Amino acid sequence: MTQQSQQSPTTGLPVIDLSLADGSPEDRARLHDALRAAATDVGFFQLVGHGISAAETTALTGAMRAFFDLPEADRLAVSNLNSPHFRGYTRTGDERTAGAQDWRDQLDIGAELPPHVPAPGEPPYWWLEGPNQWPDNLPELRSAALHWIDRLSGVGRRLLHELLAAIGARPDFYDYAFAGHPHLRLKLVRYPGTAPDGAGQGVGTHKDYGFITLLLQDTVGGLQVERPDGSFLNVPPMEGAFVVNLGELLEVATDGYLKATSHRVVSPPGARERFSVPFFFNPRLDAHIEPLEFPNAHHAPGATQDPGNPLFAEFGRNELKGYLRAHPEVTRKHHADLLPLA
Ligand SMILES: O=C(O)CCC(=O)C(=O)O
Ligand SMILES: [Fe+2]
Repeated sequence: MTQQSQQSPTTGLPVIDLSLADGSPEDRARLHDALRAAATDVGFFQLVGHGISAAETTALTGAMRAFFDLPEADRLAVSNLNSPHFRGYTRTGDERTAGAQDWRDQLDIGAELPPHVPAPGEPPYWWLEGPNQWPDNLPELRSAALHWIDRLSGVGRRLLHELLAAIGARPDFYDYAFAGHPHLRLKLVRYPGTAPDGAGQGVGTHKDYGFITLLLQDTVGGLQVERPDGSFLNVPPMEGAFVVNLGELLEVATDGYLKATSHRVVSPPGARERFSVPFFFNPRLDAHIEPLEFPNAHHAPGATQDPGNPLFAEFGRNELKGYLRAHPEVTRKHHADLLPLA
C-alpha cells in the first residue's frame, strides 16, 4: 500500500507521515500528494512521524491528570475569572459554543508574556496577551505545558510549510506572521461524562481560529468532524498520532480553497471521563493574513460568508471574537465594553 492511500483502519481518515519530509524527492512528493488530498477533502487527518516522543506525551498527560485530580478549590484558585487575558481554569458549564453550554472543564494556557493592557487607540485583542495562571505545588505542569508549546510549535511550523508546498505555494509565505511573539495556545481539557440535561454537548460545533490545530486525544473517542452534507464522521483515537484540523486563517488565506473544518465533541456516556489537549498553532495577534499566492488561487471559491461568524484577516480580531463568545463570565466581568465585538 502506498503512503498516499494509507488510511486509519477504523475511519478512513487519512494518515500523514511528516517524517517523509526528510526523505527522498519521491517521499516528499508522496507526502505532498497525501497532504493536498487530506486538506482539500475532509480537512482532518491523523499525523504520525511528528517526532514527539511517548515520554514527552506522558509527561504532559501525567501533569494534566494531576491538575484535574486537585481539589476543586485549588483549580478554582486559578480560575480564568481572575484573568482579563482569558488564561486559567474554566469550570464545567461556564463555556459556551454555538450559543449552548459545553460540558467540559479546562485549563487555558498560552505563550507566557507580561500583561498587555491595550493603550488608547490600540486594538482590544491585546488583552489576550498576558501571563498564565499555575497552581501552587504542581511545578511539573508548567514545565510540561511550556515544553509542549515549544515542541508543537516546531511541528506546526513544519507542517504548515509542507502544506503550503503541497498546494504549490512558497513554504515560508506566512513566516512573517509568526515572527516575534506568535499567539500559541494550549488547552488541557476534561469531558466529565454527560451533562445532567442529557444534551451530550462536550463542545459544540465550531471551527478553530488559527492556522492549524494539533490535538492529542485519549482512547475514549467522541470527536467528530462535519461533512459538507451536514453529517458527522467519528475521529477515533489513534495511538501516537495527532489529529490535525485546519483553522479559519487557512480558509481566509486561501480564499476558501482550504476550508476550516467544523467539528464537535459528543460527551462520553454516563460518568466516563475523556481528556484531550488541543494545541493551536496561531500567528501573532496583529498578523495580517495576506492572500496566499498559489496556482489555484484564481479558482478558489471564496471564504465562507456567515453573518453569524465573520472571518477576519487580522488574526487577533478572530481570536478575541471567539474568546468573548466562549467565556461569557470572563467577558461580563472584565470586558463588558467589548460585548459588541462578540
Ligand atoms: O477535545 C477535542 O477532541 C476537541 C476540542 C476542540 O475542538 C477545541 O477545544 O477546539
Ligand atoms: Fe476545536
